Amino acid sequence: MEQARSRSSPPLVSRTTEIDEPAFAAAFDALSSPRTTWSAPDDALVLGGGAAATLTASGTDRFAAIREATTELFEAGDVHAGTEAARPRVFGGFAFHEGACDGDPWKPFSEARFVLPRVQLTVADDGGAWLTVNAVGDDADVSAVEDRLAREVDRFAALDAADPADPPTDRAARSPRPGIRESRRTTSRAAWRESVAAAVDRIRDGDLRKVVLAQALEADLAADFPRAATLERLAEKYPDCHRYWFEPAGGESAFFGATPERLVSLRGRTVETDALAGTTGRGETPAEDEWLAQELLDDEKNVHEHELVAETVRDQLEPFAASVSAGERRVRRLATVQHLHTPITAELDADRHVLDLVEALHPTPAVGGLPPDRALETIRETEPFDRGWYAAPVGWIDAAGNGAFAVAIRSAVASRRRATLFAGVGIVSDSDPDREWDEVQLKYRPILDELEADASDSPDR
Ligand SMILES: C=C(O[C@@H]1C=C(C(=O)O)C=C[C@H]1O)C(=O)O
Repeated sequence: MEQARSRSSPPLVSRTTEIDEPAFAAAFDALSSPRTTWSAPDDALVLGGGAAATLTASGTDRFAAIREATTELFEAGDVHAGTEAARPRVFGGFAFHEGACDGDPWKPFSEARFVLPRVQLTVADDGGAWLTVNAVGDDADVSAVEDRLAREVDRFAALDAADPADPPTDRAARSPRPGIRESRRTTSRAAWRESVAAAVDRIRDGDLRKVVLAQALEADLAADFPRAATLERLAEKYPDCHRYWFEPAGGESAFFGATPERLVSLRGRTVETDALAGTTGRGETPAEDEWLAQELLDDEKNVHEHELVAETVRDQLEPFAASVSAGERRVRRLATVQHLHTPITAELDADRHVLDLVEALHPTPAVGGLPPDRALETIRETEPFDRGWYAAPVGWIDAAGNGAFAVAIRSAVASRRRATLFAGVGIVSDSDPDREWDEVQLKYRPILDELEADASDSPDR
């Protein structure tokens, strides 16, 4: 019994060494499932393979359960990380709400699932690559971990090296997009008009202030989904976004995307977050882009929709904070859309775990609505599909309880020959169903562009 108890807080052994940077696709393919990739603007890229530890939870207390499990996991460690970015971190995410993973394609996903990679490649944003081997519990033997690291170093040395003369776009271009054989929408235009009209009625009746309604699009692919090439193309096209890839156990499918929306990052007592809501398209010319951006900044409906998010995020941080400050509202321009964006920072009044903030903030009215309970009820009643991890928090946690989480939008679940894409829009009192429909199609673009054989042929453009 004593032994069983000591095993429940197992030691963690982690060893890292610097290596020559391998090519992304070669490293991705060399790692075993479950694979994780995580990359944030101006931060290191992490590729994880296998699981030294897997933490899962479900239900409304899933945030608290993961917080406790990470605290226990990181309690005792023998860690030589070499570089801060290679320190042990668990990577994963949460379901949008409890029960959101009950249907397809979410069944292999858990309502909360975090992995400490068994093997991790860390590539610093200013160059330099590190290989890490982690072990927990019975495997956590220092000399066994060091031997394993030496073997992994040999294995990675044999991979194609990263080649700055062969940029990712050129490499990815040699792996064509799969093409879509057939696609199905969860929501017809008629059903959408009805749902938006019903939501607008509830808002005008004073029952709701805002609700974010989403759709899903299921696409049968004409060829195998090119996993690494897709991630490389997203990295090239969306360098300012958080890019992520999470495989559930089994590795037959993965949830991935490139999101412009940070939920929260915590380092020490410093919190950074974004209010991101209010959307317009991109222009054909720089002048048209500017015109659209200005129109967005001046548009009452979009500003109202945005301010509900910014105010709520500030209010939700208040109870934890010694100070909260919001930057100036501005336009965030992405490859496919433009958004209203307000950066928000806070200093906490006490030490906190990042999951305390994740739990307090999720779902923000950028992906849920206001009041939160009524919005959630409307979402559940209206949407004919499961959100799973779509629009939910994904990110990492370290031993100090620091972490960074993004809102998992501009995302899809992909298996070998199928992808399910998700996109939503904020509905307020003066929302027009057809304009909101068009906005949903725009928000599919980041992922759809990587699936269609020739993106310019798309009827939805
Ligand atoms: C819900 C999504 O996006 C969110 C909704 C936005 C809006 O309604 O303007 C803008 C950015 C995101 O906060 C999505 O992309 O699926």
